[in-house]
Amino acid sequence: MPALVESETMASEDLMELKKSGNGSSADSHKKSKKTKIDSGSDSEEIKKSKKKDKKRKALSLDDQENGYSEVLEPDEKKKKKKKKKKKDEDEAKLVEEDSEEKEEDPNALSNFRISVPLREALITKGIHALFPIQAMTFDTILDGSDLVGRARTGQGKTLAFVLPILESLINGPTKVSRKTGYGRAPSVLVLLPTRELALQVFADFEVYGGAVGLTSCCLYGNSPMGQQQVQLKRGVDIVVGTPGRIKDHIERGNIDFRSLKFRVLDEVDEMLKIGFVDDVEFILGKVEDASQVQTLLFSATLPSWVKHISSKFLKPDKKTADLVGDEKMKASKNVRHIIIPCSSSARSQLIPDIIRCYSSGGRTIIFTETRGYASELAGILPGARALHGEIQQSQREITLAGFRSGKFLTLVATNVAARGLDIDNVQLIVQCEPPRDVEAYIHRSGRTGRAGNTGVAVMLYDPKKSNISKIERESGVKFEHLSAPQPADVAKAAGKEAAEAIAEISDSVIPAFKAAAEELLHTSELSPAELLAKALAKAAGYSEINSRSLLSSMENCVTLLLECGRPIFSPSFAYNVLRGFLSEEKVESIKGLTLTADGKGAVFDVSADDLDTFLAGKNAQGVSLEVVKELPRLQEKDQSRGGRFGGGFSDRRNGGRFSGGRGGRGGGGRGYGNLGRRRW
Ligand SMILES: Nc1ncnc2c1ncn2[C@@H]1O[C@H](COP(=O)(O)OP(=O)(O)OP(=O)(O)O)[C@@H](O)[C@H]1O
Repeated sequence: MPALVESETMASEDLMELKKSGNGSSADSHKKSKKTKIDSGSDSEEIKKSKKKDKKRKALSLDDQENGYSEVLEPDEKKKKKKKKKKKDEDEAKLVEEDSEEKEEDPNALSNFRISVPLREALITKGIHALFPIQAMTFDTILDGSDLVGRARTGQGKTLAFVLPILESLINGPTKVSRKTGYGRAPSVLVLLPTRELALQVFADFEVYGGAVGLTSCCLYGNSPMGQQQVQLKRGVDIVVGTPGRIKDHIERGNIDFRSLKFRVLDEVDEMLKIGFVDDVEFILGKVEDASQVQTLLFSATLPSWVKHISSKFLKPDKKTADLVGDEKMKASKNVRHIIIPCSSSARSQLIPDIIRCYSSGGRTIIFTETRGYASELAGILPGARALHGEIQQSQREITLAGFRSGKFLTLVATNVAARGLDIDNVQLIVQCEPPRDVEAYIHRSGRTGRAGNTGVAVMLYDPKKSNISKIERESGVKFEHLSAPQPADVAKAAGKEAAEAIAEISDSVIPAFKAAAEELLHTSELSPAELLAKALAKAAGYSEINSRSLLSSMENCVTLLLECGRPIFSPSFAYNVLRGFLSEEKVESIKGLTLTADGKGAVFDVSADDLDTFLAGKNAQGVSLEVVKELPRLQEKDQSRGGRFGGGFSDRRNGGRFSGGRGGRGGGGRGYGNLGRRRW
């Protein structure tokens, strides 16, 4: 779905300079693009036209094959071929021209930028007819030689924002003359990325678009054969994409020479400058002898202030900044529905399949876990899921990701190794098993859906007794939808619909074989035909019974109750004491997850469905109300338990006195080079 992006809170002075520095037409276009509609290329008319053109293009390239210039040609034939080639060139130019005309009213149309014909052709073939805002905003700046820091929300096309102007600069722009060519040439471009998967993805873009203009690339990342990479470097490449560890390794072995470097790019710059990468990054960037001859570009969807501070070390003083997020409150993707659902860790594996059924719209799902072990465990439990994390062999990681991209399986369970940058088609749902340590992780994980103008859903599970979600809410600017777990009956209804559709598709040839049994059932059962059919559908959908599920912990066969007693409930111990007034100690001990409500008037907790009657029988005690909750009320958060008005915490201790309290989130704002130790994805 196209989204309207309120433009562009670029640092104002830099923006002024940017506008001055661009060429006439595109400078104008920047002015016009204050409000820019993201055209994801999904408009059906556009697609139809582009397909028509694809056919023409194919015909043209077939002509080319027919030409077979290797044979010896008679003068007449030569003339004919020449004429044919001229016509083909004219036709090609016409195609691009047509595209330009169609789009000329769009200020971000490709034709409004200094993008050469072969590159434009390659973009159009990929369904790209206009630049996205971050691309339009930075194109001239990069092409004209400035260092730049770029920020735009996830899925807004930051990769092409550096790929396109770099390629243009190398083939037509300022770096063309001094660029090294020929066998054994040293690279002109270095792009550093935090994960191997991301390096491969960006490399793929350079292959497509660089390939279209005759530039070669290679991808250097760990746990892959060194020899092959060495050969590529020896032959000479224009663009090197890779992860810091392996690139450092090549430098130390004397395989890479940065004397001809024109561009260095740090994609996901905040991640690259955290502990665990920063030493290698500094080592690599330090290998560029004359940094004044090199353009440095930094991109990310998240730029904490400590990054801005440290990154200026690598950029020239007259660097530009293009920040499409700026001071806007909402830092995460605006195309994503951000949902939170309470769930205890033991209920996750039961709940997640239902969340997928309800929210994935039949598309792909990525589930994020905090640990590698849990990613593997969960992938083992969930039907049709595979795991992706740092302990899995690189070759297997690539197979897994390729299988997920191609639709061989639809659920990927990953650690943060998949949180950044990965661009996979039709990822409809992100599930985070618990709140991540820092807000950046939330923004990047949830940004694996809702990309390039599409929409998506991000569900985060949290344990009300342990998690502090308000910190993430505050820092990301996301207003979470507080929902409770999909109830088994709702999920079953959805499954029943699917089963009914599936039945309609079954061949009539099965009827004779099953008809006798069906008639027998109708005659012997006391149920109506519709009831019997309902049972058959349940069986087809894999249901033998439907259990209840608590709203609080999402545990099956549990029910959530709300306790109120006509006055504020200040602490869990107070709630337990009220319950002791009419229940045995054994029943009070059986309560799970008692949590105070945000309004301070009540407490919610789970009880076994079998005990429900016993609990409800006691509600007549003086002033006490106890009811089954249909919708979970807002709960007090862990933070507030520390001496807040309703203090008291969420410990399960039944006797009052010692409540856990918690010490706020685990993350805390990063300082210096960030706050995480060496990555263990
Ligand atoms: N101008 C464009 N028109 C249509 N689609 C585009 C355009 N530019 C990029 N895309 C597509 O948008 C998707 C997202 O792009 P990209 O991966 O570069 O986003 P990003 O901003 O780097 O996201 P993240 O912050 O998550 O890394 C890709 O599938 C890309 O092909």
